[in-house]
Amino acid sequence: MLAIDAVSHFYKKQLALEEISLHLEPGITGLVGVNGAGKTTMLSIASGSLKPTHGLVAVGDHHLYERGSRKAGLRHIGYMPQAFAYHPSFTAHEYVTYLGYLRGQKWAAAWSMARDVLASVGLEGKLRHKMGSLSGGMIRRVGLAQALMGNPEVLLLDEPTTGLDPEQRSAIRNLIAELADAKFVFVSSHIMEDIEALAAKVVVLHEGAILFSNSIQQLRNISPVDNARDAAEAGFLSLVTRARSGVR
Ligand SMILES: Nc1ncnc2c1ncn2[C@@H]1O[C@H](COP(=O)(O)OP(=O)(O)OP(=O)(O)O)[C@@H](O)[C@H]1O
Repeated sequence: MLAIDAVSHFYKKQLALEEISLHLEPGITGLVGVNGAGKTTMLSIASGSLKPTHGLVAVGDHHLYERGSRKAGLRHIGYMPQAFAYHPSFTAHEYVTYLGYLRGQKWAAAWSMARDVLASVGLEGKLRHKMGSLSGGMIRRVGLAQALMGNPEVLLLDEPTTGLDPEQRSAIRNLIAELADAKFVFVSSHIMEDIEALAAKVVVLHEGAILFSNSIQQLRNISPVDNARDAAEAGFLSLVTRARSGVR
């Protein structure tokens, strides 16, 4: 459904992504890497928000960075950026409607859809609450809700649990797992535990390159230790150590 093909990206002269190719599979795929690995750059490019210096991104037959097919491609993608701007005096309902409107929906249709997506993330009781009055966990839910506008098949979620306490993190993870049904979900985190809880498959990004792309189980096998969570963490670290010493 979502194909990233030989994508490289430079910020001025700095290389942020190098020759990335990836076909997103159905279900939830985790994207992990240390700060600065390139996760946000990759998801921005995959979402159609940042044109890569080289390479292609396509959803089905629609190329996201080609004029003729971009609009059709974007319809299949829901994107939750790591940080999103909002006016604090917007209500949650107005804000999500507004984002739907910006994406080309008619206001009345967006208004009614916003009510549904906010309900699907458990915010049916907060429709009239101002964005400025919502907690961090609720703001994340609003972020998820806006990504669901138009019922896209592909969901790209950039660090959806960042800044949340353990209880809220677990609630958001459960929500993502419920929403993922019959979708292609790509979710980034620098917290291995979050990815372990959610994804069957994991892509490890390091210094702009894919170090590993396979099942969580395979990642554990790279560096076996007793505790399952530690194993994935150790596998990830051992990959990074090997990459740093030039062994890929
Ligand atoms: N707008 C920008 N201008 C210049 N360099 C940038 C810009 N955005 C990112 N970079 C650089 O590109 C590289 C990848 O950054 P990116 O934000 O994609 O990584 P990340 O894995 O998402 O990190 P984090 O977890 O800290 O958000 C880093 O070296 C970063 O400093």
